[in-house]
Amino acid sequence: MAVHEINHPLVKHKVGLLRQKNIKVKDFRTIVSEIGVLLTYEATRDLTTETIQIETWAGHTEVEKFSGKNISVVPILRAGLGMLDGVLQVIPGAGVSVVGFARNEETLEAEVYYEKLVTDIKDRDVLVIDPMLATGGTLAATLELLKKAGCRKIKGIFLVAAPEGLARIEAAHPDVDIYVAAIDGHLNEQGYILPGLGDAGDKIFGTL
Ligand SMILES: O=P(O)(O)OC[C@H]1O[C@H](OP(=O)(O)OP(=O)(O)O)[C@H](O)[C@@H]1O
Ligand SMILES: O=c1cc[nH]c(=O)[nH]1
Ligand SMILES: [Mg+2]
Repeated sequence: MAVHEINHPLVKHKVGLLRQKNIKVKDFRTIVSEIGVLLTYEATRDLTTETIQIETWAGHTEVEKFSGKNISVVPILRAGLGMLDGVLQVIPGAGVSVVGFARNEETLEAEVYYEKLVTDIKDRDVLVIDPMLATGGTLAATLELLKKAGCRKIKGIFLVAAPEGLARIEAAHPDVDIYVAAIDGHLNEQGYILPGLGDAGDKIFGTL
């Protein structure tokens, strides 16, 4: 598994803003979406293109066009929805496959409550999006669901990840590449990332 921590100054600056105590819901949402744009740009660097001929105002010329499969973005409810707008700004034609997982705050295991995948998902490159990768339980369950549906080429985009969660995914899903804005120190006893962002879903939806 390749883990790409994106050390771009814009990303680092924006993650710093997100960490501020008492950040307003409006600002948190805006910045999560902006980082979604920047991480998607990095995660799509290896898309393939082909050369085609087109007619322009001044005759024919050669241009590049995507040659790979269509992408399906997979936001993990709820918090993943906060990144969707930013991701779709960069790849507006992507199909959206939604999965809903909630972490049981006692066992810390992820429990599925929603699943609606695009019908041809097994033929698509998949981009899973969620702000937080903590114990890795939610991502592991999502990857199992997607692999059962036939997905083979899967990447994940996260704002903050814990080393514990990355290690779990590396052991169980070494074929999945991860793009993350910050790898933080560790998890606390409640499975929250430190320093992390707190509960990202609550901050995006204003359910604090
Ligand atoms: O790596 P894990 O330990 O599984 O934790 C990470 C998950 O926890 C959060 O979601 P949560 O369950 O709080 O649901 P929400 O998005 O509805 O807030 C977060 O958005 C991830 O999906
Ligand atoms: O730190 C964490 C861990 C799980 N979910 C969150 O929103 N934040
Ligand atoms: Mg939450």
